[in-house]
This record gives sequence, C-alpha cells and structure tokens, in this order.
Amino acid sequence: MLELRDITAGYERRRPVVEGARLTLHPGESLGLLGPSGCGKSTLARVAALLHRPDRGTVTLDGHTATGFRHRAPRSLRTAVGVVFQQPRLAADPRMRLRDLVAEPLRATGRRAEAAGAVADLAGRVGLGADLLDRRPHEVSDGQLQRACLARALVLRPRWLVCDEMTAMLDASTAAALVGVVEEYRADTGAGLLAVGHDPVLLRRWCDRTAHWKEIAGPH
Ligand SMILES: Nc1ncnc2c1ncn2[C@@H]1O[C@H](COP(=O)(O)OP(=O)(O)OP(=O)(O)O)[C@@H](O)[C@H]1O
Repeated sequence: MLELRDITAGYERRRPVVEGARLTLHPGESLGLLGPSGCGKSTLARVAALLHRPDRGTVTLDGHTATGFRHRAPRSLRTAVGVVFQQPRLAADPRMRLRDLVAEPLRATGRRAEAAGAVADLAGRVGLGADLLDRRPHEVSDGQLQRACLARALVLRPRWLVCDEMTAMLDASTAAALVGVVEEYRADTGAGLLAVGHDPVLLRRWCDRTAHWKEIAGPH
C-alpha cells in the first residue's frame, strides 16, 4: 500500500500549499489525481515520492513509514518509487548522454554492472534507438528526453510509480506511447501508479480510478 496520511506541506512554514491531504493506493492500483493548476498536486506527488519533507503527516510504503525524505530517506524506500516529472529538461543532467541518464540510478545504488543490459532492454521498451542513447539532452527532442526519463524511472523496477504531468509537454502519439510503456510495465510487475494531471479524459482512460483534489485535500 501507498498511504499518505494528513499531509501538510509547502515551502514556507506558515503558508502550506497542501493541507491535510490523504490518499491510499492498494498494491497494483492506479489513481489519477486531478486538480487545477497551482493547487499543490506536484508538491503532494513529490511528498509521495519521498522527495519533499511534509510539515505534518506520514507517508507509508508497503507498511514502512518514511522517517526521512530526499537523501535522508532509506534507500530501500527511495528505490521503491520511480518518478517522472512534467519537464524532462529540468529533470535531466544536461552533461549526461541518455544511456548514462537511464543507468544513473543503477550506478547510484552500486549496480553498475547491470547497466548495459538494463539500458538496452529499457531503450527498446520506450522506443529509443541506439543512436539516440549516445546523445546529450540538448541533442534530442522533449519527447525523446521524456522517453529516457521514463526509462530511468523504471530501471530499478520500482513497486510504485509517480507520474507528475508526464505527458503534458508531448504530442498525442508520444503521450500515448509513454502511457503504453507504463501500463506494460505495470502489467509485468504489478506496480501501482499515482498519475497527476489536469486532463480528466486522459486520466480516466489511463487509471483505475480518479480523484479530484477537493476530495483528498483541504478542509474535511
Ligand atoms: N519551490 C517552490 N518554492 C515556493 N513555492 C512553490 C515552489 N513550488 C511550488 N510552489 C508553489 O506551491 C503552490 C503549489 O504548486 P504545485 O506545483 O504543487 O501545484 P500543481 O497543482 O502541481 O500545479 P500545476 O498543475 O500548475 O503543475 C503554487 O502556488 C506554487 O507557486
């Protein structure tokens, strides 16, 4: 289970952007979280991925409550969640070739030896040709870079995926391809998904259920 309980979070102590948010995902379940721009969806997604420390509340992953966030999160919890953000250029080191970008979580967890095989497999899944893997972010399109970022999110085979507006910057066919890759991965592994966005048509088609921000956060 992925459980967020009474999460209050923000960037200044007295001005939280998320107040009292709570949601529960069962193993393998997918939830589409809808809400207007600026309501706090990305902030909550980052809390769920253990990338932002909440001011109050708890995040529990498969029975383990997070005691630290960002670099203080235990590795076993951090690696249980794969994250894809809206803007791949902000999420990718501009100096890295795409093959190194995809393999980076393996290197960071001491599994460098698996990199070549894993990158080749994932490149095939996300539709990145070998020539693209040798390029750096400024030499590829947003859609190609997002494919690499999705491959990076999958490389440690996480039990949970957080996709924060993953397809917002992409054309319809690339968006459909990336959703297809996520769904194939989930079918293979049973991973659960939190997909954040503001397109109800996409999220209703993609996810088992959708929730609106008003249902999970704010005054109850
Ligand atoms: N790093 C930051 N520092 C200060 N304020 C921030 C920061 N990131 C976001 N905010 C503010 O927090 C609020 C919620 O932002 P957030 O990105 O979580 O919303 P969102 O629902 O994901 O929006 P969108 O759909 O436009 O991406 C906004 O008012 C935003 O300006």
